Amino acid sequence: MAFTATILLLGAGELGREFVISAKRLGARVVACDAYDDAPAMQVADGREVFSMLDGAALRAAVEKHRPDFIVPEIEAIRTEMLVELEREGFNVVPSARATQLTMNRDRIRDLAAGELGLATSRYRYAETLEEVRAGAEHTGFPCVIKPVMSSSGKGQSKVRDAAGLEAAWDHAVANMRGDRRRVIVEQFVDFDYEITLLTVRTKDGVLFCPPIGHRQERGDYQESWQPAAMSPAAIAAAQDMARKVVDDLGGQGLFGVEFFVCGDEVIFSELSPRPHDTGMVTLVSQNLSEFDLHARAIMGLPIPAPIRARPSASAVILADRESAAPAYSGLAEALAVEGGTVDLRLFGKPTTRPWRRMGVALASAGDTDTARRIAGEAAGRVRIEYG
Ligand SMILES: Nc1ncnc2c1ncn2[C@@H]1O[C@H](COP(=O)(O)OP(=O)(O)OP(=O)(O)O)[C@@H](O)[C@H]1O
Ligand SMILES: NCC(=O)N[C@@H]1O[C@H](COP(=O)([O-])[O-])[C@@H](O)[C@H]1O
Ligand SMILES: [Mg+2]
Repeated sequence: MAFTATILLLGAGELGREFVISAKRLGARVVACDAYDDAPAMQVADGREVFSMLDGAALRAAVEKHRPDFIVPEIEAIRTEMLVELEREGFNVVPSARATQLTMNRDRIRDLAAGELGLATSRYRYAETLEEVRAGAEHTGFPCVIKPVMSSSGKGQSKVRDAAGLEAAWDHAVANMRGDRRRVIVEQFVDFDYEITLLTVRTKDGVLFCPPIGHRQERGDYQESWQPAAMSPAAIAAAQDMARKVVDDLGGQGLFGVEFFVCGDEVIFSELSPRPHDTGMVTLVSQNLSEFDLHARAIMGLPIPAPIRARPSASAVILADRESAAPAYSGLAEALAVEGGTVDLRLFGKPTTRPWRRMGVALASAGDTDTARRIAGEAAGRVRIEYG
């Protein structure tokens, strides 16, 4: 059978799973890779490879075996030096090997955004010892947020109220950092009114924006998101301007999730993902083309009709609370019976659970985002994980 493209997906979680579905609808063949078997995206892909993507040799072997038209990173923890090498040899890394390298390291993307591009960010310092953490906190003031430079979904992150809390925060960051760099960023805590993800699509013809997505985070991890987020025209324009600057600098084609904190009309850049964003799962019901469809189209150079619109919708996460193998689910009928709008579910099919692991999301569309948030939250709460 002839395929429109072969895609090697590096990371096979819930975001990858939806991307596989979008890409396959456009005729692509997708091979999903992750460090464990039966990952969510593998269950719907054409092929799978199980290896650690931090292992450069294994990564190269998978690329040489499948000779993909597109290498599509789905997680941050990848041996990105190998992606740079493969790109030099002519492979197409989405959106670009440089984008994956810079965004995997908080210090590198911060240096680019705040330093070279002059975007507004929180005050920050990097630190490699407890002494440097103390000096960093003196620069930022309290409260501050301490995060490993390499981590995602809030891992190793803490908010520190006073000097007495710095040592515990440093220890927590070191214990939960990914990779081998004992380095953290100490950031001024921004007491924002709200925070958003601005999904930004870089196509061969230019840059497009989705309506802003509001979200609420706990422990540095997303709990619920909604779209469109109410935002002043001045704040939207400022966010779009900053997002355009970063994605144009990073280059390539694809969808990016650009995160901002908003205080009145003041917009502060936080970080970005050069790939679909977890808070963007709401677009599965809010937009006619989801963030996964948009990523697939942008990568494959296919047209995207503008403007991209969203009907009021929300997502709410379904989290595990303990370790277990072979989880099962109940309460689906009750969840889908929540009234006030249209409710849907995505259960990711992850083979095991652990405390706080995201196992699914409830999605809802309604007359307004407040109602959508309420019913998505109610539906998520009705799904029960059976730990066996
Ligand atoms: N300086 C800050 N001031 C206030 N809140 C912050 C700050 N930094 C992070 N947060 C909160 O923690 C959340 C997670 O932070 P951040 O996005 O930097 O972490 P992450 O681990 O990269 O998460 P993800 O991979 O899910 O995007 C933010 O969305 C925000 O709610
Ligand atoms: N904030 C990044 C994010 O949401 N990434 C998503 O979570 C998966 C890992 O989940 P797991 O830790 O449960 O395996 C990733 O593969 C990706 O889909
Ligand atoms: Mg983030």
